[in-house]
Amino acid sequence: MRSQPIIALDVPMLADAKALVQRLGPDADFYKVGLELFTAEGPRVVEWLRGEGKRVFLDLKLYDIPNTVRGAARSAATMGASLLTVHGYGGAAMVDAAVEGAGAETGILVVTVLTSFDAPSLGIALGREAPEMGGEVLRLAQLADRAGAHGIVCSGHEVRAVRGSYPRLKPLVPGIRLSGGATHDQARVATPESAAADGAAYLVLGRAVTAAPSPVDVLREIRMTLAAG
Ligand SMILES: O=C(O)c1cc(=O)[nH]c(=O)n1[C@@H]1O[C@H](COP(=O)(O)O)[C@@H](O)[C@H]1O
Repeated sequence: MRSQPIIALDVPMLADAKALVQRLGPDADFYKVGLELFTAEGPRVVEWLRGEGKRVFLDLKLYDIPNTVRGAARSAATMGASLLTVHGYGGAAMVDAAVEGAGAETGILVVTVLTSFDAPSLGIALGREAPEMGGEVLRLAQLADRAGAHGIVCSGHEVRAVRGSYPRLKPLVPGIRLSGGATHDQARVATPESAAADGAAYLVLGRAVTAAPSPVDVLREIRMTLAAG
């Protein structure tokens, strides 16, 4: 199965998002709206993208009591988001509520371990010995599978194992970097080719594309490699 690229609109304002979307034109049809842009502009960003015929991944990484998350997932579905993230660390009842609230048209993606963590920093955040990263991601993937979620978010390092153990789940892989590219604040990165070969259903393309001198050229190059793979 081919990986679908999703462009991360990590920009402050709707005007910046519009400029990037217009720059990429028909080469990009799936966009991620995350915390920065959604906090500034709210649902009108999603409405504008939908009006342009684009699909929207609403990356809000929800983490709250089940009733609140159920309601937020319902709101995301009403807005027309195709995908919505919730944290696996919110637990089974919260993920179940998200899936229920999202309904049939909006896929819930369960965030396992953020790609900015390596094992030691995750151990410190959890207040216990550094967990084995692969095992921790699989534990959260199992929770996603049991809840009937659409997929999970993990790094390119774990995607093959997730595909092997939970073939129904669609993995979304952020932390995508071209070989030799700057990693910024990401600890677990992968190239588009390797993440796709290991079974990513979706690739989040952030700074590797959006901070390039010509985003459209980089995106076309990535699309070509994915099509050849
Ligand atoms: O859910 C996400 O999309 C996500 C999960 C994760 O574990 N790590 C991660 O980087 N992301 C998002 O993916 C994008 C990565 O951006 P770059 O680091 O610029 O490629 C950002 O918008 C993050 O919010």
